[in-house]
Amino acid sequence: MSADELKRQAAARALELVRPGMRLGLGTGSTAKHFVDLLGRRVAEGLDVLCVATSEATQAQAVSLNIPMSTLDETPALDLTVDGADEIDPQLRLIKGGGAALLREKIVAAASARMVVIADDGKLVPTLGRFPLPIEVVPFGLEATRRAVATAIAASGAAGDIALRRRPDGGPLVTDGGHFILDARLGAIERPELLAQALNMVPGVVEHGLFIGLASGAILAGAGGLRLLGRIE
Ligand SMILES: O=C(CO)[C@H](O)[C@H](O)COP(=O)(O)O
Repeated sequence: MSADELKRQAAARALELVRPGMRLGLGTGSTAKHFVDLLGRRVAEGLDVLCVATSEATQAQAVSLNIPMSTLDETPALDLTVDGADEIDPQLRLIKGGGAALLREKIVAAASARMVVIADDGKLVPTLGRFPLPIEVVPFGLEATRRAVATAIAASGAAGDIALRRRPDGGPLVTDGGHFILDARLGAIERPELLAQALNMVPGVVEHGLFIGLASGAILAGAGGLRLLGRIE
């Protein structure tokens, strides 16, 4: 089975968690896209839900499927968010932001009673950090912020290169919030909580891709079937 088919299987299992009347957070990325697609089919059959998107891309997809959409200003408390992840460890700590949507993804997850992650099981790792950690920063003072981020990373005991994420045409990638992304190639993050705290203290850092204490469960699809971590129902 292809990675894409595995992602769709995980998305289909997450759809079983959706009940009529729920307020849902819709994640971003290729796995979340499957969930939104499957949700759109249920909505077309009459399912009543109200959703908040974590990116302009997901908003556009959901609107194209006639999924009723809201905002966190109108609907500040959500029942369930379903989103993908770049890495998941056994304690349900995540790296997110490969799709550059980490800021809205974290705000939406924090506004949700539950966040369930959907992914292929290749995303499950014993230690976070093989995937470069995305760090969203304001464009002003970029080099000073990059240096302060390097200092924060070193203080947490990690180390590695920090690169500005670029678009295919070479310009800096700009997030939905108008910010830049620094990708920190750390290899292994032995103390994610410490690193998260250190990054939170850096002026110019808007948010980082360490999601700690946000995911309540994960649905991981692999060749051997579905594997559930944490609380799913
Ligand atoms: O964090 C994200 C976007 O910011 C995505 O959830 C993450 O990159 C996983 O994407 P995919 O499902 O395409 O592998």
